Amino acid sequence: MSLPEKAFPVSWDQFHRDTRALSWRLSGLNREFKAIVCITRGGLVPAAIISRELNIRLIDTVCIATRHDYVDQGETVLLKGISAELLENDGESVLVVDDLTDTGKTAREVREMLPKAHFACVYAKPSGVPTIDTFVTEVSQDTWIYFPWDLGFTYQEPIAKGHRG
Ligand SMILES: O=P(O)(O)OC[C@H]1O[C@H](OP(=O)(O)OP(=O)(O)O)[C@H](O)[C@@H]1O
Ligand code: HPA
Ligand SMILES: [Mg+2]
Repeated sequence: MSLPEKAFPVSWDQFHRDTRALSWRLSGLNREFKAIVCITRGGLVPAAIISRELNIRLIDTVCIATRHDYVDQGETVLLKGISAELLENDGESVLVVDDLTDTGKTAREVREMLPKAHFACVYAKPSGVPTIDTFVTEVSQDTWIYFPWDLGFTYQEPIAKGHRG
């Protein structure tokens, strides 16, 4: 898989602020969410912040892995499903959280499990936008989002010398 040409690096501080902004939007819906289902692994981090802001203490995971080791890249494997209790009523009053939606494939798969849940993520690319109910920042499809848990401090090439980010 070739990486998109633009880079959007996100610091811990920015991620925290953007996830707080997402929490504000969710609180403005005036909907009572009984639980969060976070899509691992990326959804774990915003779920922790949203759970604190909205005082939602029942947290479940849906564990989906994308098999990059297979020829058919993008094939997903469900490692752990959602608890039966939260699947009741098609997931009404469940908040599904992920860090981002890109093609929308992951969100579509979880939507099949929880058709009436509210889907939220911090960042969205255009192809994924129709799969998500609430998000904060949209970036173009040819942008790769670098999350703080994937980054370290390194030397930055000057922009004039071809720096990407
Ligand atoms: O809209 P899509 O094209 O499906 O892409 C979005 C998904 O991709 C990333 O997860 P990834 O599968 O890389 O795994 P991770 O969360 O375990 O890092 C991201 O956290 C979303 O869950
Ligand atoms: O832009 C992205 N950044 C990190 N992980 C991702 N998984 C799909 N798209 C992305
Ligand atoms: Mg993910």
